[in-house]
Amino acid sequence: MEFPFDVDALFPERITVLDQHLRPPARRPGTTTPARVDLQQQIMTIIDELGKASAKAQHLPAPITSASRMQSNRHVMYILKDTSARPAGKGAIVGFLKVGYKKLFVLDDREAHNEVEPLCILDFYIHESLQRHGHGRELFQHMLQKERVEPHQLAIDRPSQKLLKFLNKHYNLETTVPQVNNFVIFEGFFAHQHRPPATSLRATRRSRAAAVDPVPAAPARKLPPKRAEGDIKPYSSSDREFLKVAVEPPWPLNRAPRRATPPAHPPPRSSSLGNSPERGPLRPFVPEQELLRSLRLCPPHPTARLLLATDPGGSPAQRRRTRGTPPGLVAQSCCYSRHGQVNSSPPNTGSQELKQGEQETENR
Ligand SMILES: CC(=O)SCCNC(=O)CCNC(=O)[C@H](O)C(C)(C)COP(=O)(O)OP(=O)(O)OC[C@H]1O[C@@H](n2cnc3c(N)ncnc32)[C@H](O)[C@@H]1OP(=O)(O)O
Repeated sequence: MEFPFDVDALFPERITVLDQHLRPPARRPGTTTPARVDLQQQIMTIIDELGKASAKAQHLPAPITSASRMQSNRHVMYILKDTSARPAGKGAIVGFLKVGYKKLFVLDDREAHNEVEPLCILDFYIHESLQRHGHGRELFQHMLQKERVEPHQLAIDRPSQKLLKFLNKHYNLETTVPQVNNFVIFEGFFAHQHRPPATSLRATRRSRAAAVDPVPAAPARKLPPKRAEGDIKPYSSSDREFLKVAVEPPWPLNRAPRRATPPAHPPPRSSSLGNSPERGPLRPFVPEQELLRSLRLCPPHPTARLLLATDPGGSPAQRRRTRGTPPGLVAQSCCYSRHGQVNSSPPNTGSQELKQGEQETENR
C-alpha cells in the first residue's frame, strides 16, 4: 500500500508500534524532519487508509480502525512496512495488527461466567497482494513478544475464516470455548487462572473478592486504573458493535404480524443484552409513514366524536402536549453480521447513524 509521502522515512523500523498518542517515531539521523504536525497527519492518513482496506477485505460496512478511534481508545497498532520494494523511493505498508485490553465476561468449559481483561485481537490486515507470504505471522509474532502473551491467552473479536485458519496453522489454536458474546477464546485460555466453583456471576465475583491468593487473570498485564462497575460492558464491548446500528420505530409501530410457522432461517442470535425475550430480535416492520397515513384515514369512533364535541378545550391542549412531546425512543438492534447478513434493514442507515451508533456504543 503506497502513499504520496515517504513512508520509509516516517517509519524507520520494519514494524512500528503506535498507541493512542500517534507519536511519530524518531527519524533516522540525517533525514530531514518535517514539522511534527505534518508527520502526525501522515500517520493518521496511513491508519485511515489501512482501516478502510481492512474493512473492505472483511466486508464490513464501515472501518473499525481509524485515526480518531485510535486516539479515543487505548489500543495499540503494529504496522509492518515493506523494506524490500521501495516504489518511487517512498516505501510501502504491508499491513497492520490492532490489539487492546478489554473487560469481558467469558464462559469457561463449565459454562461459568468469568470476568477477565484479556488482550484482544481487534483488527488484522495484510495487503491482498502480500497475503500468505508469512507477513501476518511476522506481525503476530512481534506483537506476542512485545505484549508478552501466549496465543492461547488472547481473545479474538469475531475472527474471520482466514484468521481462524491462520491461528490454527501457526499456533495450533483449534478448539474454542463456546461463548455468548462475539469474542472467540481457545482451549487453554483459563489454564493459568484462578477458577472459582461454577456458579452465578454474582457469586463468582464474591468468591473472587474473598480469595486469599487470587491468581491474576491471563494474561498478566498492567491494568489501567480500576473503572467503576458501570463502565464494564459485558456483552457489548466488541469493537465491531457500532456497526450493528438499525433503527426501529416505537411500539406499537414495531409490531409485525405473528408467524404461524417459524421462519426457515431464524435470524442470527444477538449476543448483546437488551433484546427482550418477548419481542425477540428485530423484524422488518410496516413503514411508519404508511401506518400513520392509514390511521389518519380511519373514521373516528362515534364516542370519540362525542367527546371531542363536548370537551372543546381538552383536545387542543392534548394536541399541544402531544406536539410538544420529544420524538419517541428508538431501539437499536444488534443485527450486524461479519458476513453482511443484516436481519433488519432500516430505510435510511447512513453514515450519520453509524457515527451516532459509534458514539452511543462508546458512551454505553
Ligand atoms: C479479529 C480480526 O481482525 S478478524 C479479521 C482478520 N483479517 C482478515 O480476514 C483480512 C483478510 N486477511 C488477511 O489480511 C490475512 O490473510 C491475515 C491477516 C488473516 C493473515 O495474514 P497472512 O500474511 O496472509 O498470513 P501468513 O502468510 O503469515 O499465514 C498464512 C496462513 O494464514 C491462513 N490464510 C491466509 N490467507 C488465507 C486465505 N485466503 N484462505 C485461507 N487461509 C488463509 C492460512 O492458514 C495460511 O496458511 P496456508 O497458506 O498454508 O494455507
